Amino acid sequence: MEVEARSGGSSASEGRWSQSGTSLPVRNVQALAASAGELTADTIERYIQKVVDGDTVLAECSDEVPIIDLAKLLDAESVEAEAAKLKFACEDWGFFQVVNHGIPIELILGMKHDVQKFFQLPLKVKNAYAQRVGDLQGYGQAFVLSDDQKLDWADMFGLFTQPPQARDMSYWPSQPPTFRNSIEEYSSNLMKVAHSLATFVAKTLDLDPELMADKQVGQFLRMNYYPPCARTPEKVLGFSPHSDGSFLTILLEVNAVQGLQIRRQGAWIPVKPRVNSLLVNVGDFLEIMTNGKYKSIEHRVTINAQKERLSISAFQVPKYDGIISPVLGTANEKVLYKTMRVEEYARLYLSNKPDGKRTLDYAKLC
Ligand SMILES: O=C(O)CCC(=O)C(=O)O
Ligand SMILES: [Fe+2]
Repeated sequence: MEVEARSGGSSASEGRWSQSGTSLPVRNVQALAASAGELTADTIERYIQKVVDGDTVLAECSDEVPIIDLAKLLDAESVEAEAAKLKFACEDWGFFQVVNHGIPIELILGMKHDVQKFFQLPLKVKNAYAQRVGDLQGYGQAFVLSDDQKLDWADMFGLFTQPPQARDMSYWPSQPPTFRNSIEEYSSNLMKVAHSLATFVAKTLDLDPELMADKQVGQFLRMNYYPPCARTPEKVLGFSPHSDGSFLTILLEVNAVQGLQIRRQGAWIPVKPRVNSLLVNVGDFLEIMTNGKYKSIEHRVTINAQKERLSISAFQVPKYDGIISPVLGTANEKVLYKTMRVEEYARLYLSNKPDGKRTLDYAKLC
């Protein structure tokens, strides 16, 4: 069965963010992976990527991914030292793990449980949720990142959870029965974490925190399901290399199946899931705002032969009808990025056709 995949979706003021996505028919890979007879050399072929197993992977660097303690940032005694770590993490890595984030564990466990249950629902039921929202939300492959239309080995379901005034929960899946409540609780807690982080990121840059808060007025939540791939898993990617079209992204790894790799100094570094932590990365909008001081790092997801991986990405996004421009160092440094309408950026990002380049390259002035 084919599902209609859309890269986004939403209603009125939350954003035409969502409506700028493209749509293409794709196979649901969870169903394909589950039926042994169907996973043949032919059906797997479109997912095979040339470069995956030839790339350098530095597993020994996994333990170096910076860890930021949010409780220490919130404590007057420790804030200076922790903010220095945060600055290093943003400048040098573009990725960090957040511990002591303050989101109650029961809530995280509830969300994880519900997401797992959701993906276990029959495809028809999940599709019905995607179809109910029509143009607004997508179930299936959210992105095709390469021009030659090769597809990633993942199914995704996304929805806007913020801002509250524009939120319409009637579009959210009501199965499992606790799901809506979990999404609601999880996303509002996460938005608070995102705002705290943005405040401290502003501090590391000597910027007005308002300037940062203003850049993450919306939150798009995407649940990612990467089925195991019994056939040539080393040649298949759950998510092709990309940077995120967000201000910050906050990722919750639902189970302990490793898969995420981040690009660093030309190699790929696998990130080990850490219990009770959230993984945060600098997105394209933060890179532009900081005139490249903080970099939006490329990352990808590899696939396991036996085990499924699930994750939840929360993209913090600016106002769709706002503008994005460098605000740092612009008085005495060379301005490296264009000033763009957020809408223009979003369209390019979601169409994946920014003149054959990454959207961020398109936004660069040289
Ligand atoms: O599933 C993951 O680990 C990463 C997902 C991701 O990169 C994304 O949603 O943009
Ligand atoms: Fe990503």
